[in-house]
Amino acid sequence: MVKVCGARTREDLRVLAGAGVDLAGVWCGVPGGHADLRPDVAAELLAATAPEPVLVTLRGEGLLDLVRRTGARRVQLHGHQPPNLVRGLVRAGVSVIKVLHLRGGRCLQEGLVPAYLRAGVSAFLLDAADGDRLGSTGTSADPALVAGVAARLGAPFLLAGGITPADRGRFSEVVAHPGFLGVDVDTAARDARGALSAARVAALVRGWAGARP
Ligand SMILES: O=C(O)c1ccccc1N[C@@H]1O[C@H](COP(=O)(O)O)[C@@H](O)[C@H]1O
Repeated sequence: MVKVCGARTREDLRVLAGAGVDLAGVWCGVPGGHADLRPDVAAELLAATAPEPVLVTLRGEGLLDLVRRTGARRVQLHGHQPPNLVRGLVRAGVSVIKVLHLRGGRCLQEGLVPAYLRAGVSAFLLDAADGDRLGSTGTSADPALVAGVAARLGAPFLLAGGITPADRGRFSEVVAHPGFLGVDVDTAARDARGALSAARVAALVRGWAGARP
């Protein structure tokens, strides 16, 4: 499975669908983010069916309201949202991907994993953090650390953090894990101007296609 983050327009979704991407991240509630959208604009993209759209947000406060306003059916929680927020979303019929941040040789939220699972999280996303920066840090996660965390998760997971088409070999142990769902990419899907590039997205899908579950 390949997820590409930061779709801003219907044309972006068309490019991603054409390349065979499975999930498209639509940002709302990512202050200062290069692809952050107003709730009404995000709602338009979240109504699409291919690729399957995912609301990506750092929001904690007002999250349920944001989800209602955008009509999101799937949400990726980047940040430090607690398990009770996940439970509220799941009760509202939303499928939740919770990001777990990796920094300094450890997973910052590993102690909360059982509580997230009890709250009904559908999958985790393991992403490299850099200091206080979350998301698109340009930092790649350490494959051995990811493999170790994955072995203890007991749940399906996606991998993010500066992933490129050439990284599959480096993460071979992670790819072989039965819970591995695929990769989530922002930076490597874009050209020098920061626009989604059909050629780069196609290369990502080629590089990771064999890793589809
Ligand atoms: O990119 C950001 O600034 C960002 C901000 C807030 C939440 C998520 C963000 N990016 C996410 O980071 C991963 C990995 O991206 P990359 O391939 O390392 O550039 C992806 O989920 C982005 O949506």
